[in-house]
Amino acid sequence: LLSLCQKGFRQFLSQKGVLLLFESESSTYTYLLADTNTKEAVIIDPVLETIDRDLKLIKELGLSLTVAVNTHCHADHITSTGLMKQRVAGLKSAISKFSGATADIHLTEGDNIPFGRHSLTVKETPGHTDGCITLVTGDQSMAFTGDALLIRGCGRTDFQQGCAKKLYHSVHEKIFTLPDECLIYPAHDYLGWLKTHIHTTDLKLSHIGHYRKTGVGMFHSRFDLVFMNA
Ligand SMILES: N[C@@H](CCC(=O)N[C@@H](CSS)C(=O)NCC(=O)O)C(=O)O
Repeated sequence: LLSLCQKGFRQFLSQKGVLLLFESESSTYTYLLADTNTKEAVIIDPVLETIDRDLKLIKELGLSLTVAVNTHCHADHITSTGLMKQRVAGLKSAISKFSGATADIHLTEGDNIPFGRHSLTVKETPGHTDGCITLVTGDQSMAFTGDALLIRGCGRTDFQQGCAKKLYHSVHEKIFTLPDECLIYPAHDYLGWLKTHIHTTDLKLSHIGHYRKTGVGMFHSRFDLVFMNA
């Protein structure tokens, strides 16, 4: 699915319009989404350590980056955006209105971030922080869940604005309203699940349908909730 050589980047981008970029220090995923016709692109959760890699790739692919959107306000996510704005003319930053962070665009439930003929729709999914959002593609085939929902896990709720009850509600009432086939693209991969499953063959683990059916271990006991069986 995600061949990460330059040729692979081009091929994958032209097929799906989305690229997954890993930062190993914080195990964070940055996502680059583009309309392959108009070349308009959006970046989700850019990381400071990989800003040069990301901007080089954007340039090589001939993309026009219009919005850098952060799924929430934590240092492993937002750090690259200010610098990126200095280096990319016209780039706008976006984050939830409830994040408390400064940005060009403050997002709330149902807002759209267009790029060419595509768009991302905002679902507010608080719990890891008050200002966490999930970004869903217009066809509901992909959901960028930030730290709300990871693969076989979720974001921690034991610090800052964390609230297990809110997160449980966000996952069940917001993310689980998406179709079974919708693929989850989380902000982190601490355990190698994406490498094992999205990268290779078993896509089912990252489908909403899998979560809904199994409720497998979505919350870590040390972060307040244990299982998510509805
Ligand atoms: N387990 C992580 C530790 C880093 C961490 O706490 N990450 C946060 C998101 S960034 S604030 C989190 O919610 N993690 C979920 C979890 O299950 O750890 C590590 O291995 O580095």
